[in-house]
Amino acid sequence: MEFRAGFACFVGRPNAGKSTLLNALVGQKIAITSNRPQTTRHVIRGVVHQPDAQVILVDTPGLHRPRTLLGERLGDLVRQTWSEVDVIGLCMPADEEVGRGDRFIAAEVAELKASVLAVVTKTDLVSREKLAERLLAVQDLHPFADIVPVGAVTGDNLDRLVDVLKSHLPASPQLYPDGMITDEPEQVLIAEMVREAALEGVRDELPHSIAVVVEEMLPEEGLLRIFADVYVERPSQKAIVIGHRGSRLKAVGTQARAHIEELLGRRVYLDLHVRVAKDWQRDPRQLRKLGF
Ligand SMILES: Nc1nc2c(ncn2[C@@H]2O[C@H](COP(=O)(O)OP(=O)(O)OP(=O)(O)O)[C@@H](O)[C@H]2O)c(=O)[nH]1
Repeated sequence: MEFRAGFACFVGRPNAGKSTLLNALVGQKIAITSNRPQTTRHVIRGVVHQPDAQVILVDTPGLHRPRTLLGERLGDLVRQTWSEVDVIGLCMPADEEVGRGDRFIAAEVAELKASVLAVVTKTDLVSREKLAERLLAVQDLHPFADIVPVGAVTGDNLDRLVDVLKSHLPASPQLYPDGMITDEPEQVLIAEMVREAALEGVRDELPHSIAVVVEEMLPEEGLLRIFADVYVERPSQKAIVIGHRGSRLKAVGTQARAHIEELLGRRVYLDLHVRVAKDWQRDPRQLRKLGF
């Protein structure tokens, strides 16, 4: 059988379930998820290895109308990613009406060279009847190359999705070594895990104000010492992140450390500092420093 390999990405409105799906397909926690829209900021690749194919998955931030410089940069990043992949899965949650946002994205991706599939996500949240209804609505939205319903949390139909993605990839030799699941630098993954922990339980606009940079990683006897800075935009936000007598920050550190230890397979000491970078989302110099 001819080996196939190539790039695939999932697009869709914020909260459509793209990161959860990517994690489920790759089988390891590499992209962070949260129940807040616009959590994803970095393009993260995961590789699905199969005997006859390699599907390289690229994660993109949710597309939305830019209100800040950060929003604009994210939009550019998404469009650049779209132009480089072989197949695009437009994710639409089964528990939400197909809407204008989906139509807008479908029209944009239709212009590209990639095959475009519809992926109806979160099937576990709806009845069979509702799902059938949604699939019909999706069919009317756009002439998709395929329509695949999946439940990333339950693992429902993921095999079928991989098969369909594979069928749209070009014949190609293996692009990544066996067993390698991501080429994202460790530092970025670690920063994302800290950010994920810091996002838990915060409200309103604060999620968008948090950025994390890993400043240093020092291997010591039996453990890895990691220094990371958590950036917020205002002193009031700093107080929220730190919590009463440091209680929130401590919980953030504990949760992040557990995930990082799982990722790296070694003991970790995590040193977190909260810093204020005034209005960093609107400041080009700060954005560059924070990796955008
Ligand atoms: N029940 C259920 N919930 C899901 C499923 N997939 C995702 N979710 C939930 O939906 C929410 C959004 O999922 P994400 O994977 O972060 O969505 P996203 O599209 O990557 O979001 P952005 O990063 O904002 O673009 C989270 O609370 C997930 O737990 C699913 O298959 N079933």
